Amino acid sequence: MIQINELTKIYKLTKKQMMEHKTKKNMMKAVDNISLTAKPGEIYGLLGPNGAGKTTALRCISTLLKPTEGEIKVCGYDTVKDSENVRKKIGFLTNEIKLDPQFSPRYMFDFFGKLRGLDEETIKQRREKLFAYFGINGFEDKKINELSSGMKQKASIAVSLIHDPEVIIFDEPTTGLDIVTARSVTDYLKLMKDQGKTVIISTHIMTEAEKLCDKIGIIIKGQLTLEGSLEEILSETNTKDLEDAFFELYKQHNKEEA
Ligand SMILES: Nc1ncnc2c1ncn2[C@@H]1O[C@H](COP(=O)(O)OP(=O)(O)OP(=O)(O)O)[C@@H](O)[C@H]1O
Repeated sequence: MIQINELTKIYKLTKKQMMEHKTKKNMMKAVDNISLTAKPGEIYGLLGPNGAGKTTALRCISTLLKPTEGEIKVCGYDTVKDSENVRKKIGFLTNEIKLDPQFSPRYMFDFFGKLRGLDEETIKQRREKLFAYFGINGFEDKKINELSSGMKQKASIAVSLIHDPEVIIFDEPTTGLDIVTARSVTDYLKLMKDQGKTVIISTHIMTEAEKLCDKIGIIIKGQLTLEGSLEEILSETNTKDLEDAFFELYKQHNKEEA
């Protein structure tokens, strides 16, 4: 279970970042007072355009960033006060954390298994299962920098799932993957959901959110503008698909801001 209560994250901007953002303010509110709950046996999708705040929210859940305001609980543990217990519960995938190019998927997997305190037999069993599922067998001893980007992503996913986590936090897990590989990832997430795990992902792929997510939260400029099942979102926005719903909300949001 993930419970986010009035989460706000403000970044302090450097002069260079102020220029990039074309702003005179040295603060950037990346996440603005978001509350949401993702339950066991549910896939929650955070959907939003570039820079909406999805990665920031997921990094706060995973204890990588501290909220500026608000609190987050993962399996009942506070991400600030009880971050160690949170880290034990989660499998976290984010795009800018890369596997070391010099090592092989097997080496990385075993290394992170030991770091997680798993015994050798458990590591071996998990490795065989996950490498077989994601088609990493045959590539397990190649250097990471010799692998295709899809294979790298699959290796990162396998490593993040090494300890069979109760809560899965995946930032854009299928970005850059071909449809076959992307399907193996989304099918695995469904499998995890069926096992009662809590899954939260970020995506800007509308069809992925439509097909995969039990609940969708649409985030625009740091704010959770609408949340619900696909049916609820379509009915609320009076639209026929998620793309139309998204544009409707985007238009409304920009009108309100103007
Ligand atoms: N470390 C940082 N310092 C300053 N600003 C940041 C930092 N990280 C992110 N931002 C800014 O915060 C806002 C939200 O970024 P974030 O990466 O959370 O969005 P996102 O929805 O994940 O976008 P994308 O889909 O492009 O990955 C953006 O305006 C971004 O430029």
